[in-house]
Amino acid sequence: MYILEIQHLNKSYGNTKALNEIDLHIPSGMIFGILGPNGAGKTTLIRIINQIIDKDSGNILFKGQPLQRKHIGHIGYLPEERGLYKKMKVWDQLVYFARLKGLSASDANKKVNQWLDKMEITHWKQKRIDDLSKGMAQKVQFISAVIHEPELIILDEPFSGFDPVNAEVIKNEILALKERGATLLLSTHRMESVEQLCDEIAMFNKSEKILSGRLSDIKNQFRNNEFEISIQAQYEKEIPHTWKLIAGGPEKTFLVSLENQTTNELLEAAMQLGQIKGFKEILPSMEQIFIQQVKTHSNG
Ligand SMILES: Nc1ncnc2c1ncn2[C@@H]1O[C@H](COP(=O)(O)OP(=O)(O)OP(=O)(O)O)[C@@H](O)[C@H]1O
Repeated sequence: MYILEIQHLNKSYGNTKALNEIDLHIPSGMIFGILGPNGAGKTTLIRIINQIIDKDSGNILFKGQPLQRKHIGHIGYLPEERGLYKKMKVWDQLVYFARLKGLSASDANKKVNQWLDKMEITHWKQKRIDDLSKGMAQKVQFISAVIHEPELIILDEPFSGFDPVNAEVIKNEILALKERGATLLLSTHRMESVEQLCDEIAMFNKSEKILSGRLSDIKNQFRNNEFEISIQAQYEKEIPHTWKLIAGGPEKTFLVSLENQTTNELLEAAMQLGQIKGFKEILPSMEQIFIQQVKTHSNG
């Protein structure tokens, strides 16, 4: 089942087209990456889903129903521009947001306690937001986006401001939210997070959707027949000059492009050179695919 179906979505600001005929189908229970360079239209799309701004035309269905006000309670949103009340204490703020999202007073208290405990920040609960570091405030904002257990959680650059240890804490929370059945929409420029977390992605450029699908399918689609071969050299045969040495020592590792050969022929050629210690295809990284796609679609 799709939690969100977006059909022919258009949005302009004056003469600037921000979204052009966007179609998107987001299945329930997965982490879906929204990618694209600055100005591609990602924030505009996210704001329309959150009903902060209106679309010009097109349809958005939430679990098969036209998206309406009543769905807001089922959506959690961590915006890129963080918005906490600086003078309020952590505890008061989180209870306030939880109540705003429809939790009873006792549920709100219980959930806030659970989350503060889970994030190991219980000792901050009586601190004012403006006494917190950026990373600490980020944790509070993350809790405020998920405290009401929304079915759809939209996270815009959720790792910004976090040190590597806390980024790992947030990453694990994102995976745990998916595990309990939530759908997550993740907008980020950090391609390594996309590789680690996303099941599917859609990539945007200049208001258009330029690529979408399962991450593994996309990586296969852009494979460039490169192999990493590790060999313990035993024989005196010469290494072909096109093989690029990437690690030395008694065991050597080469990056090799498959040219007019089958994989088996390449493996046979490698076996002539010594004991094979490793042979694997190298798929392009999301970072490489992103850069290549944006260049292609910007020149077209
Ligand atoms: N309030 C606005 N008024 C006028 N133009 C806007 C407004 N908001 C966005 N735009 C324009 O719409 C286009 C899409 O912007 P949007 O913020 O959605 O992109 P984005 O992909 O989120 O970018 P970034 O990665 O930099 O956050 C851009 O050309 C931008 O200049």
